[in-house]
Amino acid sequence: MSQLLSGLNPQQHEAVTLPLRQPSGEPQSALVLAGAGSGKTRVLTTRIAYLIQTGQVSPHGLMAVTFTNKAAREMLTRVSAMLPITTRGMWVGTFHGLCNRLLRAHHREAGLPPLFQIMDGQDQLAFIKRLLKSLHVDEEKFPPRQLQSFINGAKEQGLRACAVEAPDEHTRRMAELYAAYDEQCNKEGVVDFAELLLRTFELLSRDGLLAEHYRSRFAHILVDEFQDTNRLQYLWLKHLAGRQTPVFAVGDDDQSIYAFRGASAENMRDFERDYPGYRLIKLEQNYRSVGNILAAANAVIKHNRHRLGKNLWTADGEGEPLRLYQAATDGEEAQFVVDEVRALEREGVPCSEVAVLYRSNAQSRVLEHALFSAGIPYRVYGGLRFFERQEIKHALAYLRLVANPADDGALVRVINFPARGIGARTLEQLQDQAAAAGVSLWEAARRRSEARGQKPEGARKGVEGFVALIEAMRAATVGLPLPEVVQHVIEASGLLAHYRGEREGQERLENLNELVNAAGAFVQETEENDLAAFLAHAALEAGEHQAVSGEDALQLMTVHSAKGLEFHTVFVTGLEEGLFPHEQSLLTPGGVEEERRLMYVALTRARQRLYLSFAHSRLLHGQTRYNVPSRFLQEIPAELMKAVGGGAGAPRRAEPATAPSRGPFRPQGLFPPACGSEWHVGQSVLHPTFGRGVIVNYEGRGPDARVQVRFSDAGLKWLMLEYAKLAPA
Ligand SMILES: Nc1ncnc2c1ncn2[C@@H]1O[C@H](COP(=O)(O)OP(=O)(O)OP(=O)(O)O)[C@@H](O)[C@H]1O
Ligand SMILES: [Mg+2]
Repeated sequence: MSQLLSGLNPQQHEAVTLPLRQPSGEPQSALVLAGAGSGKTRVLTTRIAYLIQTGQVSPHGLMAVTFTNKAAREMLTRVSAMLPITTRGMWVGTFHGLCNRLLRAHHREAGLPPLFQIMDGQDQLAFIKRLLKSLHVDEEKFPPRQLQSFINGAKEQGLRACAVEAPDEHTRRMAELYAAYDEQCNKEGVVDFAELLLRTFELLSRDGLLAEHYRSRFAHILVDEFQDTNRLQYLWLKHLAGRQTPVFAVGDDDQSIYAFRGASAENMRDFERDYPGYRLIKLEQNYRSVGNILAAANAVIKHNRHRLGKNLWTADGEGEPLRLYQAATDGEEAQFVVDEVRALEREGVPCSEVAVLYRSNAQSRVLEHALFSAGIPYRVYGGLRFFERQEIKHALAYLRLVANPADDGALVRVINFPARGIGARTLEQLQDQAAAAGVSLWEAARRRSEARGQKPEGARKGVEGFVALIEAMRAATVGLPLPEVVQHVIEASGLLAHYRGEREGQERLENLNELVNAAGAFVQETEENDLAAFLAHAALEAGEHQAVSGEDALQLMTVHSAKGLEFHTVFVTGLEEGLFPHEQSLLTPGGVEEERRLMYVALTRARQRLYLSFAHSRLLHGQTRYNVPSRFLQEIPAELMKAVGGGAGAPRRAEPATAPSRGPFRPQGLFPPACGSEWHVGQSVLHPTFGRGVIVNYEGRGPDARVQVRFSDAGLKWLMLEYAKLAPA
């Protein structure tokens, strides 16, 4: 045991060994509140091992919630490295993963079919479009994406359609569509991500015995990245813990980056109220980054207000200065990354220890192109992910039909893929018939294929052939090992033959093969041979996994997906106004502060070396944009950075290193005038007539300067600065 605890600092030691009960016998909960790299995740993992080793909990008597499946796997690997136990079957996973497990075990009580399917975001959008069409709702008036976020937003707050407040006609109609959506989901036996949580929450609230069962089963609940739990997740945890189970949560308010998804620092405050006698533990030593990196991160985050406030220090040296690179174009920026990665390789830093971060997925294309041309192996997280690829989605749709023919979404996807002569019209007819008879599309197709002679020969054959195909697949795969089921389905469906005949089909064939491997790995890892479980796994992993063999590869990802990770070297690219901070954030109250936390996350991923770069022009979404450097660059003290490289066409104006380290945009040098020294984009302002608003744009200078302000009540307005009587708010 001393080995487990050795090397921990006193606060970490306290957190790891905190008893499960207070002296009074009440449960002892704890909140570890600490900055990036202070060892929160390490403490949480070590605590799991410690409690098991000292016999205070059994491996199956605790639940740990992580933010990604990858983090869950890492945690289990680390625990099994510390203890001679098998970690299989332990309740360690993401909120979604754990809810899925609960719902599979209690599907009947939850009102779900045994083989219910999970829809990812794309499936859900397609589902909504289908629904709107069948209800003859105008997509212009009710855009599918808007309805999707309306539904997810409501679910994340724990609200069913009947509980949604509808102050106006439009919202009332949205709520109706939400109700219709839920009804159709139930009919088809599919659930979306948010539903996993809400359904579990409702189940536990309704079924007292079941809730009691889990409360007595889990002697302890641990949560990593607590700052990003949303309201429903928080309530879920609280419900599961009941009065007797202590909760151990670790988090960092400065890294809360999902506010837009309903996560809230409010949960941190409620913790205090909900867990009386809880222990607050602060960790202040950073073990990850050298001094300069830490100082830069601290300086940036200092610009946020309403922080709980933490001091981070490191025993490490200062390290080298941060490297700042200004490129003329995004292509030049990508080339810079290529050159530096090569140099790093020569220095002996393996590619897998280097991460290239960007704010939006769309930015990866140029980087990927440059890396590919240079022959540098790379791996993209969060791009087009393995389980989201077209060929994989098709194969999964066939598998879903084998598991549950009532899955309309799956049927629509593959009824005519590969092509078998079933046109849009036939599908529409099927949809009408299904709606009229109140049955699934599958059932409608089956009836139709039985009704020989009534339909044009070709179409009937097509539908008939499809029905026969799926039935044959179902019969042929009964009792087969999972990988063989997958193999059979991709062959019998005609997908293999189809992609073999495609010019660019090679990669798709490899991916389909990889799906068979993934099924094999799944069986090995989980000892389950259950198709429904595998499909759930595929849906839940869709956000993370990228099928690349285990070679040493450069890591490309968005800042969001880098949360919790660390690398020897990090490139933070695209540091431009409008990109990072993202332009949308400028329109939302608190948006820039959230972007700043995101910047803090980005900076604190690096251990030794940090590159910051921006491009004066960038081609994005088919448009060339001319950019000014991100305000966040200005917030880093000049003495911590040095300019490097000097892109071929980059205008070398004032050194950013001499830019002021604090305050709003200054009209000087590299940072062009925003809208006069007092004003900057993103600033909150007060207008005598229009009230409160945020500056979102500007043009002109001096007496001609105008600003565009988005007012909370009065909407978007252009104002002449000289006359507008604006005051900072
Ligand atoms: N007491 C310690 N001695 C040596 N190294 C430590 C110690 N505590 C943590 N570390 C190391 O510091 C690094 C950061 O730890 P960890 O990832 O747990 O931090 P964190 O607080 O979870 O960070 P984040 O907020 O980014 O998730 C890891 O490499 C970890 O192994
Ligand atoms: Mg962590």
